[in-house]
Amino acid sequence: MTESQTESSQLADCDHIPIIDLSALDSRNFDERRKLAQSIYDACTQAGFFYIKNHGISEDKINGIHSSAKRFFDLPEAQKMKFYIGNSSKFRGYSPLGSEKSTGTEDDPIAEEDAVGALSEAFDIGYETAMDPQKSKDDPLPRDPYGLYGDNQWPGPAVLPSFTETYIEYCAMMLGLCRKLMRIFALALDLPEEHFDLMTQNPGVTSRMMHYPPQPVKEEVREGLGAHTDFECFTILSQGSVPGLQVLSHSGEWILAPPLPGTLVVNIADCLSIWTNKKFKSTIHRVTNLTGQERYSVPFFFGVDYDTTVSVLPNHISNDRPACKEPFKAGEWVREKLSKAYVGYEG
Ligand SMILES: O=C(O)CCC(=O)C(=O)O
Ligand SMILES: [Fe+2]
Repeated sequence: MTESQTESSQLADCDHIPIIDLSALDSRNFDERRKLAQSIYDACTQAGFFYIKNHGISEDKINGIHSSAKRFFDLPEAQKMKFYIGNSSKFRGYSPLGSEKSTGTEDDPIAEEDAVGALSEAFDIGYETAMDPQKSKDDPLPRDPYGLYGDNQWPGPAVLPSFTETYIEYCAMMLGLCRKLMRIFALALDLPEEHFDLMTQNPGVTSRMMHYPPQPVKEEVREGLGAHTDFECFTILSQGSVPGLQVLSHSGEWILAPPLPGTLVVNIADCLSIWTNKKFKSTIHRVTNLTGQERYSVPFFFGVDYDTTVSVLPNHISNDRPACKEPFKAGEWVREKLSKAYVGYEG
């Protein structure tokens, strides 16, 4: 993939991924929050990716979600297929090994007949009020013309005791962290910190557990996940201890983003990039597991309420830089992207 084919807002403008200390995220001192926002602004406009440390999620909880992922993928295939994603009209559930095919990126699409099944299996869930610290679990979900909220296919306690509780608890912690990050992004964009608060009441959140087995044939490398950008506002990724994630740079090099102890990885996704008229990069990335070990990861994708209109911020529009896109509904965008991501299955 070369730069001439690919928009520069999808390519990292650096040769490494910065590490950002989030200690000031809860600071009462505005200047400290402002300073943090500035370093986040730099990372979002250069790499579109950054590691976070001192993020407040304990090592214990992170290890817990990774062992839950391993327990799920260790189930017999027939058992996992009871939660098959094809049973869901909302892209929730289990995708077996090789069933997800890369469609490439907008600027560099891969034809359906050329797409190769990825060397990974996944279990996907979406937002429900039980995972939202601001809601009680019986609160109703909002009106949803996009058909995306709810209907997770949880394996019950007879199949995997405590799995659902562990994943819901993990999502609750992530949701809290994401709402705080959204405030820092607002500050980074010279907006009031609470700018996005009313747009994240029932946020368009999805998460997935991923399993990337080792390469079955040494000489023949298969991608675990093809080159793509994420669709929502941003992603927080817990990638365990086995490397595999790569980020595409301007020079056409794939920058490695290996796991660093005590950190999570954040990357900007399409909606926030569009909001900023592509000033924030929604950077292309992929996964290839060359380690000979089993790799597990748990991305958490954070978006605004599906009914939110995403519209380029006026202070990012100028004569030289007209709006990159007409306003659109977040749910419409996410549904369209998801239905392309799962070739042969449109939800
Ligand atoms: O597994 C990883 O490291 C990244 C996964 C990812 O990019 C995705 O699921 O969108
Ligand atoms: Fe991704």
